[in-house]
Amino acid sequence: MGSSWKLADHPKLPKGKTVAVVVLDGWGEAKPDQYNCIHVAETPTMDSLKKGDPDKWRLVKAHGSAVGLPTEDDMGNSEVGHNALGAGRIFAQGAKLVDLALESGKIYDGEGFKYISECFEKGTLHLIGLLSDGGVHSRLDQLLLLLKGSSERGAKRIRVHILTDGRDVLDGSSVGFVETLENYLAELRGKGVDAQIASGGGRMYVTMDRYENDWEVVKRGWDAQVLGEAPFKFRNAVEGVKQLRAAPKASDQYLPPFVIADESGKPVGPIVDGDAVVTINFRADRMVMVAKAFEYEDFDKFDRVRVPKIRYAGMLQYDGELKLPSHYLVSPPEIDRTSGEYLVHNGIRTFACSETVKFGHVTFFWNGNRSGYFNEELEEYVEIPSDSGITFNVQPKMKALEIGEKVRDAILSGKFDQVRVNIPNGDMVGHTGDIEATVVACKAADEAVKMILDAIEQVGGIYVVTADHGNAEDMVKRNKTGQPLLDKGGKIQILTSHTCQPVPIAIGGPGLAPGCRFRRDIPTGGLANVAATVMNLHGFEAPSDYEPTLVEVVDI
Ligand SMILES: O=C(O)[C@@H](CO)OP(=O)(O)O
Ligand SMILES: [Mn+2]
Ligand SMILES: [Mn+2]
Repeated sequence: MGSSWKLADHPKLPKGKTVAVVVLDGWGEAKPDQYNCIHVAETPTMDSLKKGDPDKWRLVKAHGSAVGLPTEDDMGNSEVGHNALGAGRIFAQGAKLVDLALESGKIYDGEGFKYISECFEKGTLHLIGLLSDGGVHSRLDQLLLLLKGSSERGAKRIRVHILTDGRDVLDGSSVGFVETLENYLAELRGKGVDAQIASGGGRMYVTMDRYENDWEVVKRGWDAQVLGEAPFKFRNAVEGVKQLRAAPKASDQYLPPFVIADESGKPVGPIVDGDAVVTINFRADRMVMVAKAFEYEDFDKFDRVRVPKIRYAGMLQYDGELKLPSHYLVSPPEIDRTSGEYLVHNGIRTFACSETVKFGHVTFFWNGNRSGYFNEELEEYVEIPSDSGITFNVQPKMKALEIGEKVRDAILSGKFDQVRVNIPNGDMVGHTGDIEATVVACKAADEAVKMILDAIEQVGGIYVVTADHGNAEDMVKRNKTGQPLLDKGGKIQILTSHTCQPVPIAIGGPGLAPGCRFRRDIPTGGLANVAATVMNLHGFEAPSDYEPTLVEVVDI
């Protein structure tokens, strides 16, 4: 081991305890009311942890600048949350880096833009991505700036392939976003640029799958975007989205794929040889699969039918280890020296586990957007297959029990020093906007936590229970004074997105040294403070440039 990886011994905390690091996805702290599903649900385990306030339970920030996002209005999300938890430092995240590159114009001087602009003379520029101002995966204002900048730099024919949101923003808001985009494209057409929307579909049904849960999702996108084939054809995207939304139970997240066709019924924008393609999302997880479909010569996940010879770039590079994609407009944050890598270098045997939809959160995101192991001999990552092809309100318990069992077994096996887990229910079911199902989800998550804490109790270990951002604790859109907002029909406006609420963190277990408690001098602590905390609980000091630990040891 290079000496730079060696962590100093903690002066007071012992080594050799099994530490369970539990991340409840989408589990914030908010006022108790009927729209707070965590409050409504039976959650005896999490409730009992709260009784440790303030020595063993506290709140930490999980949104805005605390996790490297551009503004304090930016809600947290899994990528930035798990990056901060794993890296122990705050990095300017994709959203901010893209803002800076667009603002300064540096994006147009980079290798990625030069690479795609070679196609502008003869080919079409295709922009594919999530259309909203949610700021989790992409932002509409960035798309508009890129359209402007590209057209000013020679793009003569532009096609936009939209993915409607309703998950980071209110369901139903897609129509407004499509209108805004259409208006801007009309402006560009006024300036002589042939710019149009070419295809679309809902983000959860078209293109934006993650961690290979369901390749059919990516295939539907490929068929519409590349082949120009979809079950629905419209002349106009605004009318199309309105029409699709009129179907019973339709939602922005799950709109079926459609293409825009001309008067003769021909799709206006399939992707063909000589074109340039940019995926405009800055966030990695839901772009990796489509990036593989565009970039890999050997590809067997679905029949691509026709593989056009294109120049493809991501807004960012989505996977640093796979170097995917090889061309990108903005360099991603360089998240190096993560706590996982340090701990493995210091002999900590690590087990990480979740179900498919969150598996990469405790591996890929945790390790700084890097896939694979640091050390195969010391690490084991276990993925429990998620249900696919359903919305998670149908199965709100998801695989919480299975995750709990796997993690329990890993703890009891004695083979690991750290066991790291993500329990997805609060988030995945919270995103469906189904309040009843989310209550069931929160109860299931609490039961999984109990299984893990019971196992820690048996082996004399330590637990750290926290969350990556809020979601299930607030299921309704509110006005400035906190009152639920009503829509035109007098119904409450359901909030499907994450929140800006702080999240809890609790420590405990029989292995926690007497006198170890939360410090009182870091009131503004955030998720990035957790890595140093966990290192301490393993008996190590954290590197000096990590955000400070949340714990101290007092004489008792
Ligand atoms: O589903 C997702 O992609 C995001 C919301 O856009 O949720 P999370 O950050 O919890 O993964
Ligand atoms: Mn999350
Ligand atoms: Mn989420």
